Amino acid sequence: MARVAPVLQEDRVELSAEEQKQAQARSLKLLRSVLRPLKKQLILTLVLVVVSVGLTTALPLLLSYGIDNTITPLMEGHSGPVTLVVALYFAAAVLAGLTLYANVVLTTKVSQRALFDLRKRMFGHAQRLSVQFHETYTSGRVVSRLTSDLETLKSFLDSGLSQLASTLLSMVFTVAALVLLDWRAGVGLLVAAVPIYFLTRWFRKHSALAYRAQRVVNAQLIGRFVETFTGIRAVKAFRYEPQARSAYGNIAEDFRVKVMDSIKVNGIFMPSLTAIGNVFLGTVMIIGGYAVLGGSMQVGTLLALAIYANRVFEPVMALSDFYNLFQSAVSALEKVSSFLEEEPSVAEPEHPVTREGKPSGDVLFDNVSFSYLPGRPALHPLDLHVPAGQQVALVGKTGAGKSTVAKLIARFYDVSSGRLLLDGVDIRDLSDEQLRREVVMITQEAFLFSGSVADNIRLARPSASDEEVIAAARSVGAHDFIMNLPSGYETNLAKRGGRVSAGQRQLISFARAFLVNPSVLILDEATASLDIPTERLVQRGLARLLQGRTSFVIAHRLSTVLDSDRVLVVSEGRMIEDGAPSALITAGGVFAEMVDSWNETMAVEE
Ligand SMILES: Nc1ncnc2c1ncn2[C@@H]1O[C@H](COP(=O)(O)OP(=O)(O)OP(=O)(O)O)[C@@H](O)[C@H]1O
Repeated sequence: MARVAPVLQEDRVELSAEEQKQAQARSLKLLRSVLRPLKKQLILTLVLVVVSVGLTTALPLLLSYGIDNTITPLMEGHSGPVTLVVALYFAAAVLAGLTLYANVVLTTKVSQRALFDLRKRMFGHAQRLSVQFHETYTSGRVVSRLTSDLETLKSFLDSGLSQLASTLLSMVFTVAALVLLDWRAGVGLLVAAVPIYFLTRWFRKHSALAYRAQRVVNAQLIGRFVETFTGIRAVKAFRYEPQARSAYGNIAEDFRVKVMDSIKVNGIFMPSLTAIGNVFLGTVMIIGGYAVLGGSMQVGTLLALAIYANRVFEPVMALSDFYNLFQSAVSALEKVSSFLEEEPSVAEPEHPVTREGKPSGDVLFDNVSFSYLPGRPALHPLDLHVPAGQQVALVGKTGAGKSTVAKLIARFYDVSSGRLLLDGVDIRDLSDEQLRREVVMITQEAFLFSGSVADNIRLARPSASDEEVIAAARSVGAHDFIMNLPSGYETNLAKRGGRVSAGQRQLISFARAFLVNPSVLILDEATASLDIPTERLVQRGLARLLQGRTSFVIAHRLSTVLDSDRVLVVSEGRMIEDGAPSALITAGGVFAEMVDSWNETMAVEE
């Protein structure tokens, strides 16, 4: 069977046997890789578990021995045996406590180390994945992977692993002690094991399904939450609150039902197990009581039997509890591992071409075509040569393919066929570092990160000096407004007073690009209209930024288009017109019509 793309499995509750196998193998591989460096500590925790459980199990035996064998000598005036047993009892109890403590501390250390590693790996990986991945995998799901799934793994690693070991061991030790004390208890256990076996099987099946369903809905819940609040402006602007609330409410209700389902499964399982345990304990007490009366068993032995009989089913309960945790951890691990296995669709070359000298910015589309989805071309075979330093305006209706051209040059996506050359080198052969130095894309949103204005300008060149940052800001005309901010370049953009306007954001992002000094610049011109002075400032900043570089501007303003050296009109994934703006206007084609309607709109606005 074909390998299922890992993250595509996420939303499904039931997987085929083959898919389950793949998911398990992936999860185990990840777990092993995370725990391998911690092998020594893990072995030590196991040793501690064995000691602590062994001692805890030995306590009732000591008690029974003390009652049956030291009271008579004590009545005869020999206090030695009883003192020895009591001393041993306390020593064992204290040691059991100490080893348990050491175990908890060590396990927590191990789990925190493992999570630290995993957290870093996931963040790094999320960044390594291509734009394509992030365009389809919502940010809410990434958040869910990095938060709730890791949290589940934390609980599992913190308590689950050593709990599993100690529970299993305590079961084995307790059963052994019971059988050792009285073989009939062993027979009773065998009888009780039959209903417990069926009950546990039933529980495992239903609880696994319920937990998987719960986690799927949980991810949807987080996803919806993040989506709503990432788009809070649109939500408010379009009074989408009621629908958003009801959509969130529906998922929350679904989540409640799924949680109830798993609680119901627990609700049947736990009491049934307790009932079986109580029947077993009662039987042991009746048979043991008669044996004591008949003189074939001593009181101390009966006491120890009762303690063990009371304890013997505890591990089954703990294991089932653990099973729930285990289930969540397994499904979290499946998701995390599938996320980590996702390969970037745009991969860095293994042997990047290194180029000497300053790149000039010559761009060549050599029979390039591209589709986002198979069979639905977004760009038909295109041959296009843009010589170094040329300023190109991309125009066309919405959905025509302008951004697609831009994203290909920035290598957010790889071409489906053909080649895209930058100064004669296929951009797939350039290292990411080199490509990002040579080609910069500025998007409409002009995203600013929390931190100071200077940090934001320095983003792509952290080593840039203050002078260089200021020079870049001056070049694009951002210096004056930055100096007017409360703390100038050190103003924190995440704090009050650090709020900047849309035009100012753009100027900061221009300065950021200026500092990188790329040979090719791609710009999705912002559509938001600014007030006239800011608009002029932005236009001037843009002109200075574009000077001497090859540029592709997805132009929304007529002035930008008319200032360009060349206009490319895109329509349904094809270049239908190509030429200097004046030539295209004279030729009277699609572009000429666009300019007419642009002029008309402006006339209306005026
Ligand atoms: N991530 C994607 N997955 C699938 N199809 C896509 C994706 N991005 C864009 N498309 C499709 O590719 C075609 C070209 O889109 P593109 O974004 O390049 O248009 P555009 O000319 O930039 O439009 P606009 O001016 O509205 O931004 C459209 O039909 C669009 O639906």
